[in-house]
Amino acid sequence: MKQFIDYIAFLEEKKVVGNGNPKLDAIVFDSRKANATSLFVAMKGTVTDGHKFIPAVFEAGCRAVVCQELPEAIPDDAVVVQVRDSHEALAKLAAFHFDFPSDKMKVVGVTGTNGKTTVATLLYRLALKLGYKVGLCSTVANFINDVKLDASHTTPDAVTLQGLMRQMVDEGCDYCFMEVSSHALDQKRVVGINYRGGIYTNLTHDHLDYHKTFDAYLKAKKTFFDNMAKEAFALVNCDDKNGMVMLQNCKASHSTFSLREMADFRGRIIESLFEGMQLEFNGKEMWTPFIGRFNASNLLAVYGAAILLGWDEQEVLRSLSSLRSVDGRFETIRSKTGVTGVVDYAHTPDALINVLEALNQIRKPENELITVVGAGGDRDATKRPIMAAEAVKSSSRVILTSDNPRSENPETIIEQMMEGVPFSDRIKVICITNRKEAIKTACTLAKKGDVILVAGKGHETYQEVKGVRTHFDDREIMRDYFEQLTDR
Ligand SMILES: CC(=O)N[C@H]1[C@@H](OP(=O)(O)OP(=O)(O)OC[C@H]2O[C@@H](n3ccc(=O)[nH]c3=O)[C@H](O)[C@@H]2O)O[C@H](CO)[C@@H](O)[C@@H]1O[C@H](C)C(=O)N[C@@H](C)C(=O)N[C@H](CCC(=O)O)C(=O)O
Ligand SMILES: Nc1ncnc2c1ncn2[C@@H]1O[C@H](COP(=O)(O)OP(=O)(O)OP(=O)(O)O)[C@@H](O)[C@H]1O
Ligand SMILES: N[C@H](CCC[C@H](N)C(=O)O)C(=O)O
Ligand SMILES: [Mg+2]
Repeated sequence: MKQFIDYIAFLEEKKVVGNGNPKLDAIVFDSRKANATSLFVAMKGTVTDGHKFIPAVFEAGCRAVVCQELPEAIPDDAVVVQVRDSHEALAKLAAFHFDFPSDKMKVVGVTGTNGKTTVATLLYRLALKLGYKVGLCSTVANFINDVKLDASHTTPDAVTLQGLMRQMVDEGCDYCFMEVSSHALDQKRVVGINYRGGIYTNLTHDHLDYHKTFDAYLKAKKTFFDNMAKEAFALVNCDDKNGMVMLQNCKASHSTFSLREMADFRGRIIESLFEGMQLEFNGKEMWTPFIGRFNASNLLAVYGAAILLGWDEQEVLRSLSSLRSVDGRFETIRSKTGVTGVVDYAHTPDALINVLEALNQIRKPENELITVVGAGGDRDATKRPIMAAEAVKSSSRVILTSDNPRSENPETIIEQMMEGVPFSDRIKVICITNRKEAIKTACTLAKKGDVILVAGKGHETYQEVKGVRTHFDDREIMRDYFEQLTDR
């Protein structure tokens, strides 16, 4: 067990009140988990303020507190440290508590609006194929080698994250690949992580409910690269208009990837079919079962990072060809009647545009594309009409439905989506609030050769309505209805 005094060196701009020096075995930021051997960090959040609970943690026997504002009363045997930024303090304390795991393996972070899970997961799978021990932190799940652990966030809170990395180091991991969300950057969840590399995919419309403006969203993403050490690499997509912005003031070594122009890692799509794509990376050809230009870009990022990590190029290209799609990303399901279902996690306008473009490139003009899509509640409402507009623009028919309504009224979300659909196109749209019924209707409407896209929930195995999560899996539902289809 460490003593409080050991932690204090990792806090900046501190004012210490009290003489306590308790023995500590945990760092907590939720008062309900505090006890005599934990250090409580009080943080201002989006819903409430952890400072309000300082009296309660004292009551529970906790004797060490870190906060931004000092409480009115402090027990004689306690110690309270005032810092400028509690979020930053929490992350630094967590890194120390778990003995700086990111110094003991190579950690690579992936940031951007879309493509993080895909790129991080493919790097993880590639590393496993090449014989390394490796960890993954992603939206879908966390992994330590082949052991799967549930994930509640894309990037967990600092204590969970450092604890997870500790476990990875203890299991001998050489690498850790992780998604770095903009919420995590803003809330300083990744402060204190020593990154060996950072990858930027793209920046498009999302999370404006949280960041308020696109500029603030961009700035949050940029802090990832601003804080990178000079020994690290920063690999950015220069096909994205903010790719080069990420590199401004970035001390790490700069690398670029592009499907359009000269770059350190230059890619080209030679052929694109329903079965996959023939690609050329830095003059070398490879086949992939992945579909869509955006996936060529994701694979190029993976290839670039692999080379920057010093992996053998021949082996990388060979193993890349054998990688399969990530859970809930462009997962295809075929009915015995010749209908193709695609379940995809597109929940932003740009993701939807990309997936629809990929499907329209490969479907035959005489076949229809039926899109089933909704938008999440308690999330950026401004993306709702845009997503509906894009779906209608690029599909033969659209069924607007619920995603995870969370605390919102699902009908209101659908109405807000509908506002983006021009009157002349409304004839193409059906609104069915019940997502299961919406998928069923799409399956009933589809004829041989048609494609059904079910977008937004991908790998998710629940639906959250009024705060309650019940089992729900787009893929399961689609398979069930496909079984019931008869030739038409
Ligand atoms: C908006 C947001 O990101 N919220 C996250 C944030 O909560 P918060 O700071 O707003 O917390 P709060 O409820 O206001 O409470 C403030 C403080 O009081 C404490 N408290 C509260 C109650 C109490 O009784 N006692 C107590 O001490 C809380 O523990 C907290 O420290 O910090 C919490 C702890 O880390 C997170 O669980 C929580 O995630 C919520 C559940 C969430 O939905 N987050 C999503 C939006 C998110 O983070 N998504 C991103 C990216 C998504 C993507 O693009 O893929 C992700 O990385 O997952
Ligand atoms: N490079 C890309 N550019 C644009 N869209 C993409 C790209 N890669 C994937 N997509 C689309 O975005 C969806 C989500 O992809 P992925 O899960 O890899 O992104 P993410 O950044 O991890 O998302 P989240 O922020 O929700 O964790 C995919 O299902 C696909 O529709
Ligand atoms: N990480 C994203 C995922 C959105 C997925 C979509 N199905 C939804 O629930 O809105 C978020 O929390 O905003
Ligand atoms: Mg993700």
